[in-house]
Amino acid sequence: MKVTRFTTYRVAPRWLFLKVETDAGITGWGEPVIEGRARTVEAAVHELAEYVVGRDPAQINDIWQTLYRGGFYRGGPVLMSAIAGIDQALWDIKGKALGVPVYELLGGRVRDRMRTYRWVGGDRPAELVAAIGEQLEAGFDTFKFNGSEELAMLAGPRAVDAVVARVVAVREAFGERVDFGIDFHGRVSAPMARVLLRELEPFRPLFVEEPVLPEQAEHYRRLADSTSIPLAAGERMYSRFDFKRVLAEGGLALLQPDPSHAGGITECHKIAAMAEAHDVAFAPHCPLGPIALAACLQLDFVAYNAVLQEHSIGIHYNQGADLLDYVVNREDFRIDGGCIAALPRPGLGVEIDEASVIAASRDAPDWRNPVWRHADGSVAEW
Ligand SMILES: O=C(O)C(=O)C[C@@H](O)[C@H](O)CO
Ligand SMILES: [Mg+2]
Repeated sequence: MKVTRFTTYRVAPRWLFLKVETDAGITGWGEPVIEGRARTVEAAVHELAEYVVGRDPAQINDIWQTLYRGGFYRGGPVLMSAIAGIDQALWDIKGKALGVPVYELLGGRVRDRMRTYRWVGGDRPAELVAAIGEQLEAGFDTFKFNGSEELAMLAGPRAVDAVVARVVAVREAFGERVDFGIDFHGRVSAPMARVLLRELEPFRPLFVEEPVLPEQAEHYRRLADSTSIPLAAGERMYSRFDFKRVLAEGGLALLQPDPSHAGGITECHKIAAMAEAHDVAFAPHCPLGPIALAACLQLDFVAYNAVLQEHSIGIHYNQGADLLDYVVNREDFRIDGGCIAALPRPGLGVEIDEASVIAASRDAPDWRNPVWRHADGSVAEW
């Protein structure tokens, strides 16, 4: 079998789909994207196509190593997201050619179902109690929300109290009936993270995510030593080599690589094993589309230390399309009691409605994350 063609589709809300065709008529799909830089990753995917078209798609490991090591400059969000989507599509092809889901190719399932969580509250966390109340009715009990709006490097008690008050309101409304992660989203400086972690400890969040910016990763250990709240990070790390440093340093309780940013299934499968060796949990980041989620789920069912799967149903970014809008086998993504079963179909387990993708690609928005500013006019971390 040989790879014959790469086709990319930018679609609402902010996703990039890659279709890889072969001379055997088997097609694989991937989701190579950096949110806000879809066109950049699209260009990288088509540059990397030169190394893949004409190759046997079954040679996933050698193609991955060629894509990674074939360029003198490597790593980082754009190239590793491009490699990720290509890798996902190659696994999709391999599974379809052999008639099995990818998790079977990786040794079979270690669990029957995977716990998931969903976003509430939006960019500037608001209406958390109402949003959680609605979702609790719908059978969800695990959530994530942003901890704060923009936050100054040195924020006083009023700003700290505003963060705590939202969490108090959730606990007062639902007690321990709900679990939640709090995403600091890189908006919090290291000194303020230490203050907030102390103030939030009594409310026992499941984890605090990106307690500081990934550029400040050396603080993870110090912050972990100051709190009992499990710390999580990983969406802005892009390979084993990024993750090996934070694992060696310690401090993270959960690694959250995104299989659409960190080199795909091939790379994230290795990262999950590295995490397990350090008694660190694996919780793939996935605010993206159905192909990205399908890739995550293939990993969740083979990684012993997989604990939580993010999905983007109803996420505040999904304006113009939601998670399953381009999916034929929507029933396979059913979430019962907050958990999802292994996707039964061969390959990644997602059947894409290409006609709807082509239609949506005709007027795809160029999504950009907001650029926030502090009261003094300086740029704020979003
Ligand atoms: O899902 C998460 O944990 C996030 O922090 C959302 C962020 O990744 C946005 O997708 C960036 O555009
Ligand atoms: Mg996050």
